[in-house]
Amino acid sequence: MTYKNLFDHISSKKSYLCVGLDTDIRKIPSHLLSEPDPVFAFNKQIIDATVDYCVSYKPNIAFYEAMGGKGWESLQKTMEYIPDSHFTIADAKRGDIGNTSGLYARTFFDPSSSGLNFDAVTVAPYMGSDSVLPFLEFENKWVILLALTSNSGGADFQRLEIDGKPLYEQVLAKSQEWAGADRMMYVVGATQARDIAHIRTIIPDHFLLVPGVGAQGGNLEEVSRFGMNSHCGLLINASRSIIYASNGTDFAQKAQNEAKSIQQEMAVYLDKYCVQ
Ligand SMILES: O=c1ccn([C@@H]2O[C@H](COP(=O)(O)O)[C@@H](O)[C@H]2O)c(=O)[nH]1
Repeated sequence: MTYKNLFDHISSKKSYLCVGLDTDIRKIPSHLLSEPDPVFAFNKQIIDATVDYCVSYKPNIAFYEAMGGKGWESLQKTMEYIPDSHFTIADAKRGDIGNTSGLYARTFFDPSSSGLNFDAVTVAPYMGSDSVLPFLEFENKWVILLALTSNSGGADFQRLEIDGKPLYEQVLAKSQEWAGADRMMYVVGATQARDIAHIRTIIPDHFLLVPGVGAQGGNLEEVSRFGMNSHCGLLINASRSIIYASNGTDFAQKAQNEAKSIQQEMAVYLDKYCVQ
């Protein structure tokens, strides 16, 4: 998917919501456990309920890998079920020496190899250029580099100063040499809203993937005010607050209510802050 396709979808939906499919077999409603594939049965209903209110889905790969082969099968079925219009993110936080990164890239980007055809994968930047570049060899696919993450421990390294600048800023600056705003995004946690205005001065055009609203307490209005650019430039992820809004038989309806309420708030911020 191109930068323009993504922005067009955001504009038509008036939404920059990314629904996180962090589907934990231990948390899904008990009436689904008798299904042949409870994880897929849950995801299918969540997708049906939220598809009109979001532009993106982000399965966190840990939740599927933890279930072994069955988990990969549920992930494949989920990916096949998500409409092509929606930007798909494998939240896998990969990155290794070049030849190994190449295989990670095939895992998420090459359907003839793995059956998976994501638009983007999250990548850890700390092994440097040769660990990231193999992901960029796949046409029209995106790398989403970890910059300033939402967890408190992110500060242990990301805020360490080198030559007077925090490491996450060095990541933003150095990675500009690898790809432009048409192929690279950055993870910036919603819990770091006060830094987003500053980050925008370094990367005015790139999309930011912003997890941390909802269950982690990040503020949607603040992130939108500080982070939005003339092409929106934001994909805001919410996982638990949507998919586990209820653990009863009404879970999909409750997920829809939650996604719709976020989308309605986003429509207001798009009118207010996304100025061309
Ligand atoms: O800095 C980061 C990077 C990734 N995540 C992931 O996003 C979702 C957030 O889930 P919530 O339930 O909405 O809190 C989850 O998959 C994390 O692993 C993040 O939170 N922060």
